[in-house]
Amino acid sequence: MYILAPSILAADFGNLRKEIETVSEAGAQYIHIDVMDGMFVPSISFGMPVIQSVRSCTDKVFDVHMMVEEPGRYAADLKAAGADLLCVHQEACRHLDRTINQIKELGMKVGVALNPATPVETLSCVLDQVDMILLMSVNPGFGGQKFIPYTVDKIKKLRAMLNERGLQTDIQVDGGVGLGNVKELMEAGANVFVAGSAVYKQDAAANVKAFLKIFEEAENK
Ligand SMILES: O=C(CO)[C@@H](O)[C@H](O)COP(=O)(O)O
Repeated sequence: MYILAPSILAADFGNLRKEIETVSEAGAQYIHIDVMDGMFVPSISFGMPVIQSVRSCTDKVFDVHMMVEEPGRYAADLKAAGADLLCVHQEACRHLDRTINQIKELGMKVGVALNPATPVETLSCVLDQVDMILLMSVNPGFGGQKFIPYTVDKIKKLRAMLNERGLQTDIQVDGGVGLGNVKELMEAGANVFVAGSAVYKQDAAANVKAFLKIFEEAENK
């Protein structure tokens, strides 16, 4: 039920394959891959060639977060590079419905992401079409930022909207997530957790295991 998605934005890029293998072997279920275009967000990260070059080092879900204007332009190339789940920003898609369908038709799971200041109600029309909703809990573009507290109320509101419609859609939270606040986010209704700096500091395998222990305790309650 609960999923950890280590964000490789915080990994050592010089040892990317090893960094991914470490968190995979420790039990992380997803590998979170932040693609940035320098337009939708101020920074530029990496794209298809890098994703393709690390695809063979794990069979874990490649959870690709597109911080890119009009991400539908890259959907087919990302599928070819090895993306399993493609998450696009509501704010970056002029024709969100079309982009969602395009991703599904390519055979990938689809997520829609919202910036911290975008209300969850904006997804009302597409709630039943997506596999995951990603609530950004920092302004996207950089790792290592402080969690924005009002995100907790957004998680609660979104989970209530999904419950009202009988949907069990995943809610992913991304930004400033760590061992100190993950329980609160789980209680609010999120079930997929992106963690960059909280995983890739000191012992990444031990950090993954500490998250998974919290998940296991909650699942066995
Ligand atoms: O999407 C982003 C940043 O835009 C994230 O995925 C960060 O990589 C999360 O980093 P931490 O806040 O966990 O350090």
